[in-house]
Amino acid sequence: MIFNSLATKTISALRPAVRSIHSTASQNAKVAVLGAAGGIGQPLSLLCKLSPEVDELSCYDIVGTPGVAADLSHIPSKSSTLGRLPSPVKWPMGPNDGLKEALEGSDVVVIPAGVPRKPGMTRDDLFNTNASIVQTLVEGCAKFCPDAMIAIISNPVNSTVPIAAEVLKKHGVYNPKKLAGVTTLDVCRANTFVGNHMGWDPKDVDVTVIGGHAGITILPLFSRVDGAKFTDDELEAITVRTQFGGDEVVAAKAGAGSATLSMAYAGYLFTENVLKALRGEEITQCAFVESNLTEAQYFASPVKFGKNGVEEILPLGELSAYEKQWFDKMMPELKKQIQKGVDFVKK
Ligand SMILES: NC(=O)C1=CN([C@@H]2O[C@H](COP(=O)(O)OP(=O)(O)OC[C@H]3O[C@@H](n4cnc5c(N)ncnc54)[C@H](O)[C@@H]3O)[C@@H](O)[C@H]2O)C=CC1
Ligand SMILES: O=C([O-])CC(=O)C(=O)O
Repeated sequence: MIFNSLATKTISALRPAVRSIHSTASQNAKVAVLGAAGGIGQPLSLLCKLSPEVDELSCYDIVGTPGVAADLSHIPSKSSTLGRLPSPVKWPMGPNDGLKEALEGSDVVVIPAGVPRKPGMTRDDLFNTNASIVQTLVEGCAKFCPDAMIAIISNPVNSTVPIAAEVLKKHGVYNPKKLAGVTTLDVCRANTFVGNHMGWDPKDVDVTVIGGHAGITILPLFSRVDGAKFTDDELEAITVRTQFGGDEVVAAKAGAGSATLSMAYAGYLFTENVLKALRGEEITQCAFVESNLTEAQYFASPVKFGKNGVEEILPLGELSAYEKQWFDKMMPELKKQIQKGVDFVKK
C-alpha cells in the first residue's frame, strides 16, 4: 500500500525516477480485481498485469482465479500476482479469508463482478442479481481496505454506486473521494465515433460524457469537440449510438454477454489514471461520483483526481440547446435509478 506519505511527495518531485522508486516494497501499488475470472475481469487483469503503474495484482472471483493468476504470473512484468477464491469456513480464519487476502493493502479495487445483459434486457434488469453481489464485495472493502479507491463496473452502475456508498456509510467508512462508477467506456465510444465521423485519429479526441451509464442517462457533449461538424441528423445519430453503444454489442454477441474487451480497456485506462493520480499527478477524467452539480446525488462529469482520489468536480458549463433537451429527459430517470440503489441498502 502506498501514498499519503512523505514518499509520495518525493515521488512527484522526482517524477522521471518514479519507475525505480515505486517498485520498492513499502510503496507498492496494489490493485484488486473482483470478478477477475469473468469476461471483463480476465482481459482487465491482463492489462493491469502489463501496467507499469501496478506492483501487486490481486485477482478475486468465486471461480477460476487460481488459474487466472497462475497464468498471468508467467508474464515477465514487474507486478506480483495473487489469485483468491472465497474460502470455506476455517477456524480461526473466519469465512472470508480469501476476500480478506485479496483486498488487504489495496490502493484501488475494481469491481466487474456480476451478470451481464442478454438481448432484450436493460441494465436495470440486472439489478436483482448484481445489487447483492456488489453489496457483499463492498462490505469486504469496508472491512479489509477502507481507504482504497473503489471503481464500480458492475451494472446497473447508476444504482450499484449508490449501493456501494450506502454500504460504506453503514460501516462508517464512506469517503466520497474514494468511490466512482466507471463510465470510461462511454467516453471511449464517443471518441471512436467522432474520430470515425471526422476522419480523425480517435486517440486525439476527448469527448466529455456526462450523466450516468444507461441509455438516455448517457449524454455526450459533442458541441464541445473543437472542429467537429455534424448535420442535425448526424448529431442525433451519433448521440443515440453513444447512449446505446452497449446494446449494439449485446445484440452482436447474440446472447453471449455484453462488452468485455472494450470495457477491459476502459477499466484499465481508468485504473491507471487513478494510480497516477494517487502518486501525485493531476488527472482529469469523467467518472460517476457523488456530486452537487445537478439535482442527482451522483453524476458523471469531468473530475480531477489527485493523491486523495476525487479532488474536484469541475463545473459543468453551458449545454447546447440540443444537449439541454437530453439533459431534461435524463434527470428523472437517473434520479430514480440512484434512489433504487439507496433504498436497496436502507430497506
Ligand atoms: N460500466 C460499464 O461500462 C460496463 C459494465 N459491464 C458490467 O460488468 C459486469 C460483468 O460483466 P462480464 O465480465 O461480461 O460478466 P461475466 O459473467 O463474464 O463475469 C462476471 C464475473 O463475476 C463473477 N462473480 C459473480 N459473483 C461474484 C461474487 N460474489 N464475487 C466475486 N465474483 C463474482 C463471476 O464468477 C464471473 O467470473 C456486468 O454487470 C456488466 O453489465 C459491462 C460492460 C461495460
Ligand atoms: O451494455 C451493457 O450491458 C454493458 C455496458 O454497460 C456497456 O457496454 O456499456
